[in-house]
Amino acid sequence: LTPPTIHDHHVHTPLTMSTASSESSPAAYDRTAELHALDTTYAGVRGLVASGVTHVPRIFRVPDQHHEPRQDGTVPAGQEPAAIPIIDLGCGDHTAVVAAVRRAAAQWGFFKVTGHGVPEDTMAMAMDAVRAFHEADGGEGSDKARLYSREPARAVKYHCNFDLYQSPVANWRDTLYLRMAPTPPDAGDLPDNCRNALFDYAHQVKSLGNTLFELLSEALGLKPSHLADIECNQGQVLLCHYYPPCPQPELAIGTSRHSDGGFLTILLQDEIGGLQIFSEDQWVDVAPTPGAFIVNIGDLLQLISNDGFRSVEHRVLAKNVAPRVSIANFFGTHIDPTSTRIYSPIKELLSDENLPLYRETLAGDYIKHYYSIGLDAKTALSHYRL
Ligand SMILES: O=C(O)CCC(=O)C(=O)O
Ligand SMILES: [Fe+2]
Repeated sequence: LTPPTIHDHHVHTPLTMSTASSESSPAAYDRTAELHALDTTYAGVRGLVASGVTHVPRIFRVPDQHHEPRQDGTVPAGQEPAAIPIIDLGCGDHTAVVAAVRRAAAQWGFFKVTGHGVPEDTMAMAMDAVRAFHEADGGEGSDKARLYSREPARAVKYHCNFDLYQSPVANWRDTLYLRMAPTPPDAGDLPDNCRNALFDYAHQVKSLGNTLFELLSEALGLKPSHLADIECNQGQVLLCHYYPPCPQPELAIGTSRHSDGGFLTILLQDEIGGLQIFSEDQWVDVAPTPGAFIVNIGDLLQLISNDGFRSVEHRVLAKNVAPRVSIANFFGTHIDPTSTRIYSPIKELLSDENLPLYRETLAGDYIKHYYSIGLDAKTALSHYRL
């Protein structure tokens, strides 16, 4: 396939993508062709940056009408937002931990955990493996070219934006996707340079997930096994993200605002920063905390908790300092589109004062709906609201 050559005086790469601003003739800009040109390099945004791009191509530009203050512009002077809570799971006071989880999940939808029991080595090796995968060359015969796909059935794949053709703005990000459960991938499908590290990581994070589901069950006033009994802990996907340095970070976005679709996400980020959550009408930084995981509630947990817990919108800013690496681990039966599990607000939580706020949904239908929208403001859940 020959990428379209759209004349541009800023960039001289095999992928000559338009960097023209919105003033130029719309006829000169064939968005689909440019998305396709990027897609068929099989090397993602990292390939674009490695080729020396100095301007953000137009497919990545956040449209003016969507342009929100990127940094802390929405924060009134002198009113620094509170930081998201940090909970030490190993503090030895179970009642206090449950209470802290209840408060954080209800008010913030996000919290950090320390004392979580996942070895530091496992965390560091997984991050190094993800970095190594993304920083390896693409091109013919490479792991990247072999794995490049957006095919839903594939358990191991690499791509530049899962929603490249659906979303209004391409994100300055590439992703290695790993579906670990319900069916573990063939070890041979994983690239050599990250196989062991990511298998080990997934295994450790799975057991942290089980601990968190017990705490969250108790935080809802249910027996500890409740959320696992209804299979919220089944299904596990790792998204291993790489955000290359961006030459014009104010024009692009690393990850568009969205809420997560599943039950629970356990996120590990490096020291670069850029993750923000939308809280009380402003964007609040989720600053890196070495050794900690970030935990957040997904849409389906908001639904079954009948708004007891909140699934909160978040985004990642593009940065020009250095590449950023993160690993997002999602739990949920929704990962299996053939799942016949039906979810609705948990009966034990309902009463005359707490009537159901959502209609029931088939887990697989929920995620199909979520994917049909692509990353965007929080709209998937509202579709199910009564
Ligand atoms: O990279 C991050 O820190 C966040 C990624 C994210 O929000 C996601 O994968 O859902
Ligand atoms: Fe997310």
